[in-house]
Amino acid sequence: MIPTITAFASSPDGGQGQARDMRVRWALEEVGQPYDVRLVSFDEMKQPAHRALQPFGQIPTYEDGVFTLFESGAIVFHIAEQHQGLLPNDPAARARAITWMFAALATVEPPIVDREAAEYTEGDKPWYDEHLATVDARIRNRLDDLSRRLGDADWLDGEFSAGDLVLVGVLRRLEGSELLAEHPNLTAYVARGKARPAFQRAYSAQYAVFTDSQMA
Ligand SMILES: N[C@@H](CCC(=O)N[C@@H](CSCc1ccc([N+](=O)[O-])cc1)C(=O)NCC(=O)O)C(=O)O
Repeated sequence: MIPTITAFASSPDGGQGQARDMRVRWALEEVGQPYDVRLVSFDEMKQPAHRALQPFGQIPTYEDGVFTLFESGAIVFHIAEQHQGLLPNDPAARARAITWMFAALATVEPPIVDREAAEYTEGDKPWYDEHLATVDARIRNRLDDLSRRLGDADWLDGEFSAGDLVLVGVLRRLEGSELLAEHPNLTAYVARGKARPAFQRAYSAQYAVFTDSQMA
C-alpha cells in the first residue's frame, strides 16, 4: 500500500519547504517509494481525527495500512529501515548514521527552533535582543563543533545517510543567516544535500502545494 503523509494545506513559509513534511518527502524520494499526501488545515490538525494520529496536533504523519507514525525523525527512520539507500548495512556504520539523526534532532535543532520561536513570538519583549544574543551563541557553539567535525568531507560519515538528510533539513532553517554563512563547509554541505535529485523532487512536490493554494 502506498504510504500517505500529511502536510500543511497552506504552508506558512510560502513554499520554502521548511515544514517537516519535507524531510519525509525527501526520504521517500531517496528510496524511490511513491507516496500520497493528505493536506490538512491548521484547524483540521487540532481536531480529534488528526490528533488520533499526531497527539500534538501537528504534521507530518505517516500511514501505510500497517504503520501509523508521527514525529518526522521517526518516520524517516522507519522509511530507512524498510528500504535500502538511507542507512548502511554494516552494523557499526548504521549505528553511527542513526546517531547523527539523533544528534541533528536533539543537539543541533533545539537552539535553532528556540531562535525561530523567539523571532515569531517574542519580538515585542524588552529582553528580546538579549535573549536572541544568548540563543545565537548556543547555535554558534553547535555549528562551530559541527563544522570542525565535518571538515571538508561530503557527508558526515562516508556515504550519504538519513543522518545527513535530517541534519541538512535542520541546517536549512538557518539558510540566509550569517550563522550558517560563517561556516563555508556547512553552507556547501546544505547545498550538496539540496542538489540531490531526490531533494529536488521532494521540494518541487511541496512547492506545487503552495502554488496550487495560491491559485485556489
Ligand atoms: N517534532 C515534530 C514537530 C512537528 C512540527 O513542528 N510540525 C509543525 C510544522 S513543521 C514546523 C514548521 C512550521 C512552519 C514553518 N514555516 O517556515 O512556516 C517551518 C517549520 C506543525 O504542524 N505546526 C503546526 C502547529 O504546531 O500548530 C516532528 O518533527 O514531526
